[in-house]
Amino acid sequence: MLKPKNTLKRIVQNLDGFWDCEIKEENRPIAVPGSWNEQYQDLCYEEGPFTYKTTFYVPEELSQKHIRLYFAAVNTDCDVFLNGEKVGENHIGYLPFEVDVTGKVKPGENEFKVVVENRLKVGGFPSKVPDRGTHTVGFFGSFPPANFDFFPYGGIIRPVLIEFTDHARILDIWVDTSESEPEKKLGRVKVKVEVSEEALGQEMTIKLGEAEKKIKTFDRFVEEEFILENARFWSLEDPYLYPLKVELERDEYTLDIGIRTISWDEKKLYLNGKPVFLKGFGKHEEFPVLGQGTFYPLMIKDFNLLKWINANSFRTSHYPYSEEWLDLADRLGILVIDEAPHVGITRYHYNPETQKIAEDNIRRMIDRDKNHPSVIMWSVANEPESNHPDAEGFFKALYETAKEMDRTRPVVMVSMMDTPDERTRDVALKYFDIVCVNRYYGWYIYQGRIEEGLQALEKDIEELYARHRKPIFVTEFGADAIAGIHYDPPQMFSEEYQAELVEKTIRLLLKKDFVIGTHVWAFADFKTPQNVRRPILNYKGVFTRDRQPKLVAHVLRKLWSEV
Ligand SMILES: O=C(O)[C@H]1O[C@@H](Oc2ccc([N+](=O)[O-])cc2)[C@H](O)[C@@H](O)[C@@H]1O
Repeated sequence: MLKPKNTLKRIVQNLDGFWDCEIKEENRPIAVPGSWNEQYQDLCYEEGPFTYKTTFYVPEELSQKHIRLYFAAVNTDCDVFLNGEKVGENHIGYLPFEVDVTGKVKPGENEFKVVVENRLKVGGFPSKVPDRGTHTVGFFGSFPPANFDFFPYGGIIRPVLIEFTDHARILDIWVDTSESEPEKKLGRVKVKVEVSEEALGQEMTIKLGEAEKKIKTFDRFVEEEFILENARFWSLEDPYLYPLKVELERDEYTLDIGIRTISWDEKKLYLNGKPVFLKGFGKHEEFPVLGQGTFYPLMIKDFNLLKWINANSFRTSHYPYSEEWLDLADRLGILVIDEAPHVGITRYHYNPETQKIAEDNIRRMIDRDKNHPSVIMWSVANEPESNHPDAEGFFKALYETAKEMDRTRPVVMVSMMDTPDERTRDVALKYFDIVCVNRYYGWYIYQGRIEEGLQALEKDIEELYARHRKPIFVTEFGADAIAGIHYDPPQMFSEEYQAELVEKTIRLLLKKDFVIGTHVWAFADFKTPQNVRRPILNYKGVFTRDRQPKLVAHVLRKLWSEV
């Protein structure tokens, strides 16, 4: 599925703005995109369902086109109605879905209604804390009872678009540059295009930079390869993008693509054949009042801070972010680990129905993000209960699903398990290409004892490598620090403690030639459910929630300028 896009031959309307919302028997204005939880104080903990309504207008000449409604993301369960008729539904947040409404749109005014509910469910998405213990300590008694450590915001969180195209149209585009040869500056760009039935027999033009190919569309799928000598590779230093344009007689789609290769062996990850060490963060797409609503200025701010601090990557913990994050990462040269909306997964998810849903989520994430050169890795989940015997088949299936969609990128699962404690033995980690682990030595364990924590971390990481013989990526570590709290000697929650723990952890891991990266948890402070560990926010941010640096930010900036 392609994101709606204005081109010479496509028209897109954006429905962002104030919609009417039926809330507690009242009609209130509500912002789209946005989360409802912080727009009205009395909705902070509401799960809905709420009925969102708006109208849109379609000129006569457009009403006969192929028309689709595109929701960039709705959290979480929703039913979509057009002029009183149910036209679609969706049951996962953070991923786009489309509703084909061709022939159902009237010239003139159309009534549009979306009923949205954001209910936490044990064994569902988003996941609720089970009544009985599983693996996530710390969340019991949390309110709302989310089985994860960020606020469960609800609503139409990303833009809603209507796209009008010709019936003879482009449905999807796949770009694969993995067989390029960077050392020879040889770019091999395979382009596959899917067109609608109505487009069969038409002439298609594919333009990549200066190169151009003309083909007759005898099949729904058209494949072409461009060979570029002296190609300009997409890299961190030079994130060069080539314009790709696909044209039919009455449709056109454009993409900016990057030529680059990703590979890995037992010890290293390579970008264009050269080892790359991942410096960066796990983060959240979250801000006061906006909740998880799309926020363009903050995206720019965060990328500017990533550059300022000399980071080269981030993980979209714990769900796919708005696609604009990836557009910016492509353009600015930041690497992205793209994570599925699978957080708080427990034994109650390990059944065939939920596995099907999870496989589908992975397909949908890869389908959306496959053409972004910045995306270098797929993560199928964060911190599942992966020491449970039933996790093995479940995650093996998710690994295979991702691989079926994309053989060119490593597929990972982020585990909190597989520590030296035998009870945490991970039954699924062995299937994945790179071993990703979250470790909180000096925080949740070895509290207040950084040096002893580091020794335990070293043992843990050595044993992990000995067991797996695969590159190790420490996807989370860190400490809470409340900006403005100082203490000497460093104490937990002081800026000094966070700075010392983060710096020493990175320095230790840099010495291990099988460690391919260290991501600090987290980029910025963020809101969580209420519980005794979280004074409103999780304070592990290197930046405050409003993006001001803590002491550790200056330390990282210097450290990362040297490695
Ligand atoms: O806790 C954190 O700050 C972060 O760590 C990870 O979750 C944990 C929660 C509890 C414990 N524990 O109690 O040991 C360990 C890890 C999550 O991936 C992340 O979403 C969260 O924000």
